[in-house]
Amino acid sequence: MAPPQDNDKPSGSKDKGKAKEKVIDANTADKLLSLNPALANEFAGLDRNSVAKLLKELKLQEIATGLPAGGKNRKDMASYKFWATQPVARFDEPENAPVADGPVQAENPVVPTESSAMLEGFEWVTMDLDDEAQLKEVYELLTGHYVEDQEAMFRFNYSASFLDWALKSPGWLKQWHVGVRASKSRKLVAFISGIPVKLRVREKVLNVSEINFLCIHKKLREKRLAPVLIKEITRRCNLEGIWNAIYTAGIVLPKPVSTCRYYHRSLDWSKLYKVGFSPLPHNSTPARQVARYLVPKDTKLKGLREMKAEDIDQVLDLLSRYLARFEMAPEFDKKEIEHWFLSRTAADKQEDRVVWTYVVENDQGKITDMFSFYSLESSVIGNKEFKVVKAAYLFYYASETALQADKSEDEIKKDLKVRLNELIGDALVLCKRVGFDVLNALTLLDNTLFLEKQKFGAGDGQLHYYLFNWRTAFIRGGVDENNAIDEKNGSGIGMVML
Ligand SMILES: CCCCCCCCCCCCCC(=O)SCCNC(=O)CCNC(=O)[C@H](O)C(C)(C)COP(=O)(O)OP(=O)(O)OC[C@H]1O[C@@H](n2cnc3c(N)ncnc32)[C@H](O)[C@@H]1OP(=O)(O)O
Repeated sequence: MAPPQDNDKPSGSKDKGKAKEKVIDANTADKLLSLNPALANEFAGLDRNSVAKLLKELKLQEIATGLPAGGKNRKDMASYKFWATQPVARFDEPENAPVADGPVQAENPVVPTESSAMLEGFEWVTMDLDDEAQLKEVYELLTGHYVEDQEAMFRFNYSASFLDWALKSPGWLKQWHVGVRASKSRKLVAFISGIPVKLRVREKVLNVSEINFLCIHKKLREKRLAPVLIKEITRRCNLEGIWNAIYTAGIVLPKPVSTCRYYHRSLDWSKLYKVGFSPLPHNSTPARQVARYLVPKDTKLKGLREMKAEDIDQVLDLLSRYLARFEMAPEFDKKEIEHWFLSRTAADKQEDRVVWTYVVENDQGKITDMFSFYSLESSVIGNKEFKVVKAAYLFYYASETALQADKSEDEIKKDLKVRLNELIGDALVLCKRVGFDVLNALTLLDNTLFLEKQKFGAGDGQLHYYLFNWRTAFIRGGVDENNAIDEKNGSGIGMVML
């Protein structure tokens, strides 16, 4: 899952989250609106002083974090009719009480052998994603009905080759690709999926299911179908002996184990501006923006090359040691490294390509660094000139620089900052070469060390991480209480979700 959900457009501002202590005069109101296109839209047509007055009445923290000022109070468990019944951490638990890691539910329930009743006129199906026609049906459902930004300007457009990659990782189970069809027309109207993942949460390693691509046709919304789908995928996971899950969402549910923020690095600023993704800062010009985001033609790092099959063992070793530094991270095996990082796309089908992985090999043939990114377009809704924004998303990376046994933490951080800026600087060159319009990244892994320097702009979107039936203390998401990059503390999240 993930971004356009909550207004995923870059504000380009570094101090958006610091608005907390600011007095809202007309100038500040102007600035806030330029940072937040959703608010700007809300207040369109009002004069500056009225906007300032209205903004004063809203809680600044909410503006800063992008959370809705009205609506569901995230502390109010009773309003989560479904989630209040599920084995998840709750908002009404004492904030600072010590949290012992472990399941929320003391005993595993008896698992029903049959699916629960479906809405009349609809029925459960198990999708066979080895069948191209069925894969295409899931693709078409998501293309028309999956995650959009708040103003419905962009919608994720996961390609069929992306779904094939994301949903058929090693150990995948057909029965965790759950669909709902209209009984008469046979049209696919809803979907939810899981894939098996070995997840380490602090000291404990769990076999979990990673839940994603929950989608309900727009005509079937707000009929309480989502809880039915969630209960069905839970049942199917339980039948396989899986009692825990990880999932992410742009909305606040009980209760995030971590919250990261989206950042965006423009690669084609003019296009991003024309489609309404990037604003023009009030103190800049289009020409200055274009110049700001130019990237060099060539990469700089010696020994940088695409990952090959022969690199699997070295990449597994390097990435595993690197991810061990985070509080929550997957534990990959060899097959997973091959699946997630080696592109399977034939040379003549590069337009369907999903993942790119690069390694840095030193003179002794040792791989010292790796980075990867994946392709995920967003449809531009109702734009005549541009149909899609071609976005790359930063995936996993690792560097020996983070793993120097003879150095202090501070020294390592300093070195790592330099190294990651080199690596991501080259990643930008490669993304541009492929033809991406933007590189997106969250504040997870060690991203706080390079986002600003590499000119990523703060987005309005947040990504909340959730664990099902597992309690653990909050994990830093790379942002502070004002939603600004927290370079000092970084993030404990080492799990990248699609
Ligand atoms: C052990 C194994 C366990 C496995 C399961 C682990 C849990 C997995 C959990 C799923 C992880 C998914 C990860 C992703 O894929 S996140 C991506 C979600 N997809 C989209 O945003 C696509 C566009 N939107 C839609 O298709 C629909 O609006 C959806 C399907 C999202 C809701 O449909 P609809 O709008 O028609 O609503 P309803 O009347 O049926 O149901 C309302 C109830 O549903 C709760 N709701 C709304 N959105 C979400 C959400 N994103 N995660 C969890 N719960 C959500 C909501 O709070 C309310 O409950 P409560 O507030 O009353 O309590």
